Amino acid sequence: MSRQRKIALVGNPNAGKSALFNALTGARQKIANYPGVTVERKAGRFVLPTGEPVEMTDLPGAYSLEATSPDEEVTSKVIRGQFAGESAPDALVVVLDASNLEQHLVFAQEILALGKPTVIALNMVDLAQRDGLVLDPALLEQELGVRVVPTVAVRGRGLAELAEAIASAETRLPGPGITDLSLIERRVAAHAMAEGAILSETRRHRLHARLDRVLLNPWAGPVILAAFLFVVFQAVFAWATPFADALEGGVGWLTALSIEFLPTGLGRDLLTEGILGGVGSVVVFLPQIVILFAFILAMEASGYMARAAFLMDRMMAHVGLSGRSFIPLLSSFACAIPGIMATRAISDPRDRLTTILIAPLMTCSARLPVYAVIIAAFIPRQTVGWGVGLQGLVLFALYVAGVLGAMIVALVLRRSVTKGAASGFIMELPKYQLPRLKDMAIGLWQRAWIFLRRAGTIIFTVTVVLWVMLNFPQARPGESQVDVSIAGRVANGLAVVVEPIGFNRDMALALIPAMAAREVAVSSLATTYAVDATDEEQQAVELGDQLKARWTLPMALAFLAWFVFAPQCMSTIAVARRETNGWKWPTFMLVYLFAMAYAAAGLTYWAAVAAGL
Ligand SMILES: Nc1nc2c(ncn2[C@@H]2O[C@H](COP(=O)(O)OP(=O)(O)OP(=O)(O)O)[C@@H](O)[C@H]2O)c(=O)[nH]1
Ligand SMILES: [Mg+2]
Repeated sequence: MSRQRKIALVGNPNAGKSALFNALTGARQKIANYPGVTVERKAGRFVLPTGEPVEMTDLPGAYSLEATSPDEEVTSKVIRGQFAGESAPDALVVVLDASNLEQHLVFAQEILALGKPTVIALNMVDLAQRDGLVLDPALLEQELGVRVVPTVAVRGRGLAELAEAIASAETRLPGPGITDLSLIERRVAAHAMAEGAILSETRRHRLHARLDRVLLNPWAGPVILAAFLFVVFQAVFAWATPFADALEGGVGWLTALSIEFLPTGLGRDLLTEGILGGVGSVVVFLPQIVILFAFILAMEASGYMARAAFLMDRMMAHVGLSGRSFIPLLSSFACAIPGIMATRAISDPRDRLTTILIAPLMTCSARLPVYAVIIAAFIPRQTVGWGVGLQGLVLFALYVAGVLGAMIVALVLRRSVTKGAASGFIMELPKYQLPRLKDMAIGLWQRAWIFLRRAGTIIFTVTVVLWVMLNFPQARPGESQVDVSIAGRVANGLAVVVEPIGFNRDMALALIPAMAAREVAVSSLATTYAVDATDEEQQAVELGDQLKARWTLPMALAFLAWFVFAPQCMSTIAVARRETNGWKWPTFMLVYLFAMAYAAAGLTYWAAVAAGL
């Protein structure tokens, strides 16, 4: 009896090969690993309409026969019959995603050039149709020289036709002109074929396809994304200024009013120094937070966010992370807490742990007040040419520093503590749409409310406690209140540790309450300087001017560098403990992040001093 014939399913990742395989072979499958590599080998039995039983193999997805990953290597070798212990398949079924035809046709041509009996499954026609695209399989058959069968693997549609085509696949030969093409030529041909095969297309689909061609282009896409983010950070400063000034004026006016009409005493001081001075200094950053979130929400609602994730997937793979980590990391730009909770969607435990450990490096919105107050005080409001503001540029650089830090940490972790291979990325790109104003307004209101609630609860409480610790014991005439206070003495202890990285006592003092939340660093500084003020006039000096008078530029830059890394957020640590079931990883996170913060601040300080800043 002759050997059972072998049929292999090939195609780009996510074309629906496994779905087709499952639909065709049903329960008659065997799953093992290919000998020597940990790549899944799925084989199953399948009976052709002619009654002939054949063996079907589901190959890992690949973009080309020139392998770049272990998965692709297996696919390439098996198809060519070069895999030890595996006989070459007798016929191939190339699975194409109809909604992504152009890209998938590039690989399909490479397969056809092998000259093996081949059938094409034009899969996911349901998705294409949903998006307003109808294709002509007959035209593709003509161009490719093999049978093209439309299928919907998940609904079992087109399977009988496909089986029939497989049974008669041997006699077919690849059409002329397909062999010996270079990659560029295959791309051009794929483009022409994909365009030519369109029977009908809605205007909207055409527009979306064009947008994707530009925004997802491997070269132009990342440049556009970077340019867009750059504009966002420019806007955070440029647009917020009038609103922030108005809020600042309001807080100043209230302070002046309280000083004029309330009797002198501790009660008034608590109001002016602690509540208005401290909490008020954080609240003035509301416009910046709102602008930042307006952009983030618009990116999400328009469908661009998913494209950004798609673009990032490659970069993430270089540091051993999958694109699955992108969404948790992206939400960490708002706040690491929802980000860490979103890692539950990552199935690989090491992938997930790595993502949790680097999530605090994404610049959360709590850092914005710290960054903004220091930048506004120390970075001149000037342009560096082409209308690019220096302040926005520095802010952009701080965000980039966080991301780069996270990438480096991920790279190191994936080679040591959380060793393992990166897993693939599956994500459906949503349709583009204009963000709805009402949804945006609701989303913005929610973010603003979260920020204000933090100001009213955690920041308020910590600032008041700090104010009390700054005011007791009371100084005798001639003594500095901050020097004799409890808080001042604790800070003096910490100052010894942070002196080598350029921090003064006031900065050390701000770091302690900021363990509760990063914004508290701003309210602490404001309160400390208000308490420290000898008279009312000095007390009314704005925080920015106080900082300018008391800090040098290298100190300010070191403080910024510190906050890029420092894990100063109690809630994040608590969530990390809950999500990793213990103290081991949160402790690890604290230690490594503080070490990085210390090193970064120190390097920044000494480099700035050496540069004569
Ligand atoms: N709507 C629709 N979804 C499909 C169809 N075929 C597959 N899918 C879905 O598309 C996703 C990817 O399908 P898979 O079968 O895993 O793709 P694959 O080609 O095996 O992917 P790799 O193994 O990563 O190369 C899954 O979520 C499937 O449920 C289809 O015809 N229509
Ligand atoms: Mg598969």
